[in-house]
Amino acid sequence: MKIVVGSTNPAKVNAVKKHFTEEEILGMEVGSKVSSQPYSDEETYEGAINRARECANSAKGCMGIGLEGGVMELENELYLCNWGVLVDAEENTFTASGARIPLPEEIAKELEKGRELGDVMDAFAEREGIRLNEGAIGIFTNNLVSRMDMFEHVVLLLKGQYEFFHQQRK
Ligand SMILES: O=P(O)(O)OP(=O)(O)OP(=O)(O)OC[C@H]1O[C@@H](n2cnc3c(O)ncnc32)[C@H](O)[C@@H]1O
Ligand SMILES: [Mg+2]
Repeated sequence: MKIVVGSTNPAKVNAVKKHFTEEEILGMEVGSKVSSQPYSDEETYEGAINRARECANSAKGCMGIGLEGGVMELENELYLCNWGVLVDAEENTFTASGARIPLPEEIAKELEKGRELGDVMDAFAEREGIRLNEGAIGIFTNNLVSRMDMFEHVVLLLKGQYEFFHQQRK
């Protein structure tokens, strides 16, 4: 089966490739149809579902996976939040969220001004492409958990639910 992932970001595409080794994986740029910096669980979830649906509809018989990163407010702190959605060839939909950690106040302040986390992180680390590599989660966990590790866990949660659902129907 072919799996279309709604992104070309290697932190996302490689997380899918690692856990769907039998399938053909294609990364494709699709619109999330939400803001480029989602600011709540709802908006981040919405972005993931929009990406997954568009991917699932892009070719006959394929499966779509949407992975979306964002932030959400809780108790006066801004947390990283991530959502994943898998839409299979029959349009069954599976959802999962990723691990979350609070962002340091100096980062949160920049986001409140309307900047995107990817850009803020590059400025903070004085390096380009943090979002394509270890991500904010990698930097703020001292590289113990990378952005790909986090998305891998989301992909496993999606894959496991998909397998359970299809096994139950046999
Ligand atoms: O190409 P796409 O798939 O859009 O990948 P992206 O890196 O832009 O990722 P998202 O759109 O899912 O994330 C929304 C925004 O949050 C940023 N972001 C989310 N998580 C991040 C992380 O761990 N490290 C750095 N930036 C992150 C990201 O760069 C965007 O500005
Ligand atoms: Mg993006």
